[in-house]
Parts: sequence; structure tokens; C-alpha cells
Amino acid sequence: MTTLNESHDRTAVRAGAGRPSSVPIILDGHHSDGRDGGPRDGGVDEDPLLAGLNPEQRTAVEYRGPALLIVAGAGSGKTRVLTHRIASLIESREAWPSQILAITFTNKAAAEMRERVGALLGQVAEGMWISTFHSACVRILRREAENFGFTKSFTIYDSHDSRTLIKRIIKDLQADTYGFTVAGVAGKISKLKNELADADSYARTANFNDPQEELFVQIFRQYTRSLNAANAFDFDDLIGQTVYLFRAFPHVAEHYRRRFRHILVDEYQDTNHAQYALIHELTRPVPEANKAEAASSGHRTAGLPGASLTVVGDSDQSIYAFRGADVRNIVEFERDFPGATVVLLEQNYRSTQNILAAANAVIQNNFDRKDKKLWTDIGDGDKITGFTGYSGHDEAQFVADEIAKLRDSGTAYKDIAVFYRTNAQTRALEEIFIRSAVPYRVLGGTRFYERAEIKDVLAYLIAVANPRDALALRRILNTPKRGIGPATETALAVFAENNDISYRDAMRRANELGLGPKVTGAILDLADLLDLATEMLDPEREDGAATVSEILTLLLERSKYVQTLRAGRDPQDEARAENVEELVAVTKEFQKNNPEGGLLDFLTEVSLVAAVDELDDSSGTVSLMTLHTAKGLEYEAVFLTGVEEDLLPHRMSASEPGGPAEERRLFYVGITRARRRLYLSLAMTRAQFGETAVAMPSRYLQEIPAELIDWKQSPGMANSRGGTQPRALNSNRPGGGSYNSRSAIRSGDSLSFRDQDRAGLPRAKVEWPNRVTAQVRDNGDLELQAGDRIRHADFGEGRVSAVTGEGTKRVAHVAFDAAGSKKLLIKIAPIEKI
Ligand SMILES: Nc1ncnc2c1ncn2[C@@H]1O[C@H](COP(=O)(O)OP(=O)(O)OP(=O)(O)O)[C@@H](O)[C@H]1O
Ligand SMILES: [Mg+2]
Repeated sequence: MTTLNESHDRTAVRAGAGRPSSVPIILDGHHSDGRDGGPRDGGVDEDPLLAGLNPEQRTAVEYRGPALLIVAGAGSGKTRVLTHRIASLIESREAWPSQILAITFTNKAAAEMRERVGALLGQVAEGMWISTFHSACVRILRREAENFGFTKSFTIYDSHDSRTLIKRIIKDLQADTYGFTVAGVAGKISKLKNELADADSYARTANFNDPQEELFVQIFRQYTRSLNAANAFDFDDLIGQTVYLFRAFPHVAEHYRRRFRHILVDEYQDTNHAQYALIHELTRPVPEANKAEAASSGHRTAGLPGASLTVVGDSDQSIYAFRGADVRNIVEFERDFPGATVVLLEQNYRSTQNILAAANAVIQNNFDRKDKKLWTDIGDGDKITGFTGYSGHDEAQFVADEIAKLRDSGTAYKDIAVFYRTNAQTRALEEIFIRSAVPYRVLGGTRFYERAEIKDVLAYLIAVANPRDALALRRILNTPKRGIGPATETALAVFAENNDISYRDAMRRANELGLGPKVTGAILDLADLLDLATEMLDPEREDGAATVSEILTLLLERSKYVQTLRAGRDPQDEARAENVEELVAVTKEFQKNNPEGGLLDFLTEVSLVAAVDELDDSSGTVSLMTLHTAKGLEYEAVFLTGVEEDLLPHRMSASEPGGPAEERRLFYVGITRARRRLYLSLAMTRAQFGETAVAMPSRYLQEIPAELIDWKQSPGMANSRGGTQPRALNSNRPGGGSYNSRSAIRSGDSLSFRDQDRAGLPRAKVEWPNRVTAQVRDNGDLELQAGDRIRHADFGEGRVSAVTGEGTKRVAHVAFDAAGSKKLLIKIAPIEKI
């Protein structure tokens, strides 16, 4: 396989297509990849862990000391070094597997790493913790949550659950009338939590003269209370609450400090403050117990220096600042850990010279970075292919055609990936791929576990596992329909709160609420069903605890969930029923692979499946994903689509400080995923943000030396110039020449979208430069309003009747004296006010 970091010969078991594997299962990962190390560059007698590593990589693997920082560009073997380092620590007996904590970016990367370490050692080393930050924290919290008011069966709320809760709170407090939106509040709370702020600490700094602030604090408080009452953590809490736990309960922290003696973190550039703090907590030294303690406990506990910490990262690949990631964590590592050893890696083993040269050229335009040059001895390879289509569909067709060619020349579908900046771009790609019979898989779209029917069924399981989880209980209360209305749902919540009991207890006491007999009966039946399932989980039961699939089957049968779907009239219901059955299959598979695994383990797995974990490399499909998801992966051939202004850089980034630089890093990440073939494509018009707009080539394109890109055109576009490469236009148009004479966009001058739809784009006029060398005309600050008179280069004079849209998408509706009415995109239209 060619996707994640290193291994090419992974034996992973998966069952069923169309859904993610919830549990990455590792079998005998036998290592046999010639390119990937092996005897090729190692001596015969050499330590196999060092064979195939360059001298800097070896230094990093062999380092023994308190703190090691590996900074290096993409594809230089950072992840590979981490893997070898773990194996080396274990093999040399300097560490027990159980003393190792390695943090990766995805569960999948973790599974890969575990397998590779096993392969390097020749046996699976049990007891290592190789996982994401989130998984590691869940494991800690499941053991320790009882220290602070939670139980080990807590629920993990995903962002959808958090939003449902926030929505309810906003409604209860009528905060929507003050302009609060669910997304806004969710984003702000998440950001604060990543900074380790809670409602109280925030309240101390908030400005209470501002009623908005006060209301936000109230929402935040209520949200926190609801989570606590529900015995639930949201995603950000998993990290933040673990940090809190360590700080508030030193004996708990000490346990983990004693246990983890080697901590290794991949993709360190994308750690946020909470994650940074977590690592700091874990690497603190353990002081020697003082005499009094020693006397009372009857034994002496020796102190310990802080754990040895290895972090690897590339500040050029920091792409999560919007989620609170802070590159300073990497930049300031040396300050935080005095005496740290720094290793630089410069040889790239992934990509061809042409691809690397493009990546280097682009990233150089970011200020504030240490210059590092990557080199490769793989050779120049093919040129990068550039393509400009008329529309997103045209672009997608190009991608599909090129994929077919790649296939013909022997590249497997699974070695091909298509990246985009926004999820909305998948629509055109998917349409064309379906039509062209290209098998594909979208990572991180509406994921299996986010489908409504799957969430319903999971809510049943959660309600069994965690009786305090009101969110889950309220979700299933009337699903399938049992005649329980929203008023009853709320009445139960109020009853629970007034009596200080859980929602499930409130259900059990439904007959105290004075509801009708039918409704009361329905609630009690459901409560009984949940109780029955809970009893079945009891390990003391005669036949031992029931398995997850047994519980699920019981719940589905008694609740008639699938039966109701099957009887439904919605044509989608059949597919939904199949999805639920698929989930039953997932639980069976889980049970097979985790004979000891219980309901909680299953629910944990499910909550932590990230987009990239859905990757299935055995299925022979092209992978579609956002640039963010692409991090850490590698593919033989990569299509980077939508390389346009407003998409890349994304238009939202313009207003963020550091936004455009972060977008450039994202572009850099995309480019550096490619091993042999890279395609950069764009379209001249794109249906986006609910409208079709003229697109402009991304500013980043002009940063790539022209000789590295071989531009192709849409067939329709080529005809006017006999198939030559597109090139910058010298205007010979009336009124032209003085404005945007080397502009990327000429055809759009009139920009009457309706006209274009009817007649197709005015081909002869459209020229697309192979390198964008000049600024596009920018009327950005042309103030226009209804009533203004303007002059247009082609249409002459006219009167503005209205101005709609915002920013770069501002459109003037103009009644021309001679040419009739037109809509013009103000930013680029050849107009002036008169
Ligand atoms: N010394 C080496 N010899 C041969 N192949 C190597 C060597 N070092 C790394 N590689 C290969 O180069 C590719 C990139 O390595 P790896 O994924 O570890 O890089 P990385 O620095 O983690 O990249 P990224 O920044 O994208 O995460 C992998 O296929 C890896 O197996
Ligand atoms: Mg890596």
C-alpha cells in the first residue's frame, strides 16, 4: 500500500465495503519492501534497525537523552525515524514496551506504526501505547474519571452531539435573539478549551458590561453543567480534562509519569496548547518521596527524572492553527527543554525532483520560517501536469481521463488520490467519477458513523452504557415513533433536574408525571428494555456478560427499529436499514478481533474514528479527501484540484492573521504527498457558495517555476490557438490594453452569467495564462450603488440598478443605454464610474 508513511506490505483485515473499519487489526506485518530500507543500503552485519537509514536518521534513532527534536521537511522520514526509534529502544532493552507512549495524528497512523514496530522487532510488542492524543486520553480517563465525578462509562460527544446540546441551550436561554449561532458558540467554546480555559476562568476575564459576553458565559456554564450531568466529555475535553486531572490529582499524574519513560510525538507542529500542556505534565520529573511520606507508607519511593521526549515536526506543514495549533510549540522546544538535541533531515525519499522543486519554490514565499532545502536522489521524474477547465465539471472530467490513463500505464486506483480544499468540491468530481466508472471513496464526507440511523442505534447503546446521558436518551425516546412528544421529553428533563436524578431514572418514574397511560407505558417499556440490556452486561451473569452484538440485536429487535424502517415509505429507508445491519456486522467483527472488548471499548473505538481512519487501501479505489485530511499520507499520483483564488487560499483565510501563509502551507502539504505524478488543476468558473462565479488562478501557481509545469487545456479551449499552451493575452480589444492587459481573466468581462449559460463561454476570447504573471484587474474598492452611472469598455454607458453580493463576489446589475441589462462582477469588470 502506498498511503501512510512507510509500509507497503501491510496485512490488515477488513470486512465489508462502504464503511470504515472501526478497529484496525494488525496481523503479521512482514516487512519486505526494497525501496523502504532493507539491505539495499545497509551492510550485511549491520543492525537491521539502522540499515537503510541515513546518518542523520541514525543519530535520531540512537539518541539516548532527555529531549530530541527532529525538524525536517515533508517526506524526509520523520515518521519512519520515530518507528525505528521505538523498535530500537525496545530491542536494546532500554525500555519496556509498556514504558512507551507514542502519539500519532490518526488511529490509522498509530496502527501502521504499531505494525511496523512489530515487523522490525519480529514480534508484536504488547503494552505499548501508540495512539492519537484523543485515544490516549480516553484510556486515561476511563481509568481515572471516578476521581472527579465522572464514571468510567462516560460518553464522548462528537461535534454533532456538542452542537445539538448547544442548540438546545441557545434556545432555552433565547440567546438566538442576541445573534448567537450554534456554530459561533461551538467554535468559541472549542477554542477556549484548547487554551485550557473553562467557563469560570473565562468569566474572570470577560467584560460584563457587554451583555453578549455575559450571555456567552451563561451558555458556556450551562454547556459544562450539561456535560457533567450527562457524564460526558466533548472532544476537546478529552485532552483538557486529562490535563486538569493531572494537575488536580498529583498521585494520578505520578502514576503515568512513572509509567511512560519515553514519549514520542509525531506532527508536533500541529499540537495545540492543551496537548502541549499534556506532554509537559507527563514529562515532569517525579520527586523523591519525603521522609514523612516514606515513613508512613513504610517504603521509600525513589525520584525519577522526567521522561525522555522525542518530537518530530515540520513547521511548514502546520495547518491547524484554526483549531488552536501553535507552531511556537516546535519553535520554542529548545527553550522548553534546555539541552535538547536537534536533528535536521534534508533528504526526501518520497518525491521526484520536479515535485520537490515546486514544493520548495512555493513554501519559500512564507516569511518567518527557517529556510530548509529538501533534496532527493530519485531523479527529475515527469513534469507536473497543469490543467485549466471551463468549469468544475470540466476539471473533474480531466481528472477522470487522467486516472484512466494512469490505470492503463499500470498505476492502481488505490495509489491515486484527489485533494480539494472544501468538501463542496466533491460533487462535480463524484458525478463525473460515477459516469466514468472510476471507483472512488470520499474520506470524511458524511461518514458512516454520522448518519442519522447509525447515530440512533448508537444512542441506544450509549443509553445502556451511560444512564446519565440525557442526550442519547432523548434521541431514542421517540425513535422509532412511540407517541412520545417533545413536551413529554422536556417534562422528563425537568423532572430529572428537580429531583436530581438521571434522565433514565426519570423515565423509570414516568408514572409520577401524570402523563396519559399510553405514553407512560411507552416510556416504561423503553426503560425496561434499557435495564434488561444493562443487566446483560453484568459479568456476574450466569453466561457471562453479553457481547456488544448480542446487546445490539436485542435492542434492535425489541425496539423494532429496523422493522419500522423497513415498513417506512421513504425510499431511503431500505438503505438505512442496510446501514444498521452493517453496524451489526461491525459489532461482530469487533467482537471477533477483541474477544475481551466490551460495550465501552466498542463505543470508544467508534467515537474516535477520524476521517482518515476510514481509508481502505485494499479496496482498490481512488481516495478523495480534503487537503487537511491528506497530512502524513503519500500516493503515487496526486491530483490537487481547485487551485484557485477563494479556494486556495480559501476566501475565509484572507481576514485571518496568518491565514494566507497557512493556506500556502496547506498547498505545500498537498504537493508533497505525491511520489511520482502531480497534477494541479483549476476551473474558470465554479459553482460555489450557492452561485456560479468566475474563478481566478491561485496566487500560489505563479510561485512555481514555469518550466516545472506542463499545461494542458480543455479541448474546447485549445481550438482557438491550435492546441498551443495557454499564454498571457495581449489585449487587442476595444478599450482594452489599459486595464488588466495581462490579466488572467478576460472572458469574464461582461460576466452576465445567464448569457454565458445560454451561449457557452465566449471561447475565442478566453485565454488562460500558463503562468499568472500580472495582477488581475481589481476594482475591489470601487464604491458602487444603485443610481450610479458607469462606463463599460464594451457596453458603453449605463445605470446601476442594484448591487448584490459581498466582497469579491459583489455584482452590479446595470441597465446599459444601448446594450440592455447585464450583471457584472464588480471586482474584475472593465468599468469606471462617471
Ligand atoms: N532512509 C530511507 N531509505 C528509504 N526510504 C526512506 C528512508 N527514509 C524514509 N523513507 C521513505 O520515505 C517516505 C517518507 O517517509 P516518512 O513518511 O517517514 O516521512 P515524513 O518526514 O514523516 O513525511 P511527512 O512530513 O509527510 O509526514 C516513506 O515511504 C518512507 O518509507
Ligand atoms: Mg510523517
